[in-house]
Amino acid sequence: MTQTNNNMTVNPDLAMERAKCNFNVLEVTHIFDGGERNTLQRKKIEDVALNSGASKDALGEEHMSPKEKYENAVRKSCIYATMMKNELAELSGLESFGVSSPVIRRTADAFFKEVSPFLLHLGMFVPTIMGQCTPEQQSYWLPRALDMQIIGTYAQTELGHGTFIRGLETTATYDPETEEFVLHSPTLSSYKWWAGGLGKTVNYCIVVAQLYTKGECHGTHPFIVQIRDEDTHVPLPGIKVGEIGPKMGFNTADNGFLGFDHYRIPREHMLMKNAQVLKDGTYVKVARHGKLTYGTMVFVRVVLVNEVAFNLAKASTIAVRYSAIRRQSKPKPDEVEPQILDYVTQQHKLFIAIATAHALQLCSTWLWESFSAVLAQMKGGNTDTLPEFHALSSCLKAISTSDSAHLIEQCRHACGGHGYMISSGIPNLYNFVSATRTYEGDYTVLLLQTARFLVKAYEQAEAKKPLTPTVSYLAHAFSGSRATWDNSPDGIIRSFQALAAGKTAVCVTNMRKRMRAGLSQVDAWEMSTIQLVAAAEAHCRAVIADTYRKEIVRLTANSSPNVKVVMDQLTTLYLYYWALERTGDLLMFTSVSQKDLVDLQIAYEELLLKIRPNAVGLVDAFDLRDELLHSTLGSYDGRVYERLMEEALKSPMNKEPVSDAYSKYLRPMMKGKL
Ligand SMILES: CCCCC/C=C\C/C=C\C/C=C\C/C=C\CCCC(=O)SCCNC(=O)CCNC(=O)[C@H](O)C(C)(C)COP(=O)(O)OP(=O)(O)OC[C@H]1O[C@@H](n2cnc3c(N)ncnc32)[C@H](O)[C@@H]1OP(=O)(O)O
Ligand SMILES: Cc1cc2nc3c(=O)[nH]c(=O)nc-3n(C[C@H](O)[C@H](O)[C@H](O)COP(=O)(O)OP(=O)(O)OC[C@H]3O[C@@H](n4cnc5c(N)ncnc54)[C@H](O)[C@@H]3O)c2cc1C
Repeated sequence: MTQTNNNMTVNPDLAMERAKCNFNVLEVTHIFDGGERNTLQRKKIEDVALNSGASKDALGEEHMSPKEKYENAVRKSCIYATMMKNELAELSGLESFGVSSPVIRRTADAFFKEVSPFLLHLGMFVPTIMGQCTPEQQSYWLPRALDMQIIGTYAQTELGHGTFIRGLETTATYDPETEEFVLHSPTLSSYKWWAGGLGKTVNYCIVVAQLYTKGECHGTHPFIVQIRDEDTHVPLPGIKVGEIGPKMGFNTADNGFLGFDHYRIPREHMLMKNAQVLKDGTYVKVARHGKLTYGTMVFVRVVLVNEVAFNLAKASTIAVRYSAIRRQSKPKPDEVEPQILDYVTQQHKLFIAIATAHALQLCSTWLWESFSAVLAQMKGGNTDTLPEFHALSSCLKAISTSDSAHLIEQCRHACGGHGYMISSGIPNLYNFVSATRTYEGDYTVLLLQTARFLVKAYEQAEAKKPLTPTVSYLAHAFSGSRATWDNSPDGIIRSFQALAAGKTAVCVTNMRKRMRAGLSQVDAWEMSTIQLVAAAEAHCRAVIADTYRKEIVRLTANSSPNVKVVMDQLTTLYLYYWALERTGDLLMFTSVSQKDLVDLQIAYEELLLKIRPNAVGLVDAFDLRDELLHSTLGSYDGRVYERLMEEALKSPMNKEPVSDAYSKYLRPMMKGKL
């Protein structure tokens, strides 16, 4: 057992599931934590952060007014930030987790059912100071920010533009007389919109604005801007700031708007690592790559892959545990109602969610390592690997967030009516993750960035030039014959690559045809974007499948036999699932036959049955404490009905036997006196 809840009464069905699990759950936990040492350290962090009970609310967050919710979230953010500075500081330096420390994020999720108003401070303000400041600027701002003496956010998006950064309208005009920048919002659409924490919480922010000096525009650049008094928190003169109102989720994040009326900041407040404005107004470009000012976004895209894998792990834990205790229908009249987990359709909904959480977790670690390598090269002035990394992080961000949101919703479907309750935990997970598909680069927009890279790589392959590693498979696109289908895991991965190569080839052919017919390059590209998005998606699926498989083989090399078997079953399930989702494409681009696909469907169904006895063990291996799940349906002990009733009784609606609405409206209406 991975949890320490020794004396609890566990639902007998869940207890039975745990007894029949045939692999060592802890061994799998270690694999996904990056080793036993990390698991032990993570547990220590969780004990320190969660055992005091500080994460709990007296009244459920869902019963609070928006203002109460926000204030409660600030209260807990302050407790959490103080803990981070003190108790958690030393413990958080885990080896394989990198600076974003998902372990810290993990414990933070126990404090917030939605999100902390400090999320952008830690997620983007601090990383921008680290990535975009000169060493001198960093030594001034970073200690203050890390110590939470100042709280900041990242204000880039405006009412009129989010995707198209070059179209932002806020201006920062340099005045050499006073050595200041004048920030201004010339139109309504230039108002900053969306930044988390901006509405009420922060006193500083990174503002991305069009830089003008000596009458010339040099494009968007980041500035650090004080917007509220450090003592009174009152907005400073020249600043118009507020909160943007209720949203589908993120309701404790006080996302805000911000406008400037010729607001002056010192010259030194331009973040000058990649470009500088000298005292006399001369513009000096420092960076060797024009897009380095987009660095914080790239960082967060990398972090998000891990973030959504974690949230999908939560949803699948809730839905699988619930499916083990829930019994429904009577297909065999003489037998008791089966656990809904026994229905093959239910397994089809859920096991892909577990496998995807594994696949994305491993891809996120791999992506993080690639990112660290790119950063190390850039430190030495080499930006050659940046285009490939941008293409990779863009598509992985797009597909991981989109797949996770879809699968979390599927987990909700798998929980029937009870999954619709806020207390199930799933609606909050969905609301959070569905936003990740949009922010930090919309799904379609990012896949089109990857498609640009794929088309260029395809042209290089055509010219027999060398290819970078993630697209090296494109070299086989010119063999003239369809890829040979083979249902081994490696064979399926090769087929996914053939599919990505085939789709890219179709795009290139169609664009060329359109250009020959007279369309401009831009219009030919535009007309092909549906297929370009599909090609980038196929490329990303090939990358995820390949990475997942290779990483599992590597990480289980010394595992016990049963762990090897169950991990192999899950990776195979992932490959079969996506092959069956893409039968049309496989028929177009590989030699697969109808019979091969019928056989694959049968093999998939048999695999579901093999995984079934280990399903609860697999989600237990995520080792998610009840405090993190916030779920009546997914708690470790499976006391689902008791918890649902306990939560219902907490509703403020149940405080009074008769609602005031009776005497005010119902009674007069029923007595005909309205
Ligand atoms: C407690 C402690 C824990 C710490 C907490 C840690 C984590 C917390 C967890 C969660 C994460 C944190 C916060 C999450 C919460 C909310 C955050 C939301 C914040 C935001 O939501 S914040 C706004 C983000 N907003 C966007 O995300 C806008 C998207 N829009 C763009 O990003 C661009 O606008 C684009 C790319 C569409 C077009 O840009 P463009 O018009 O300038 O460029 P163009 O298309 O013309 O391309 C010219 C050439 O540049 C190359 N290129 C482009 N980008 C590049 C890059 N980045 N690197 C390298 N190359 C790049 C191209 O590939 C091409 O290359 P080539 O020419 O060779 O083909
Ligand atoms: C919860 C949340 C938190 C956020 N937090 C922050 C924050 O802290 N700071 C910040 O600066 N921003 C933040 N944002 C803003 C976010 O980054 C943007 O909303 C996001 O980048 C999408 O941009 P957009 O809203 O302009 O969408 P649009 O670009 O207007 O997208 C609308 C539609 O147009 C399509 N589209 C747009 N351009 C193209 C194209 N070139 N080709 C094909 N289709 C296209 C898109 O695919 C989409 O379907 C947040 C957003 C949300 C939802």
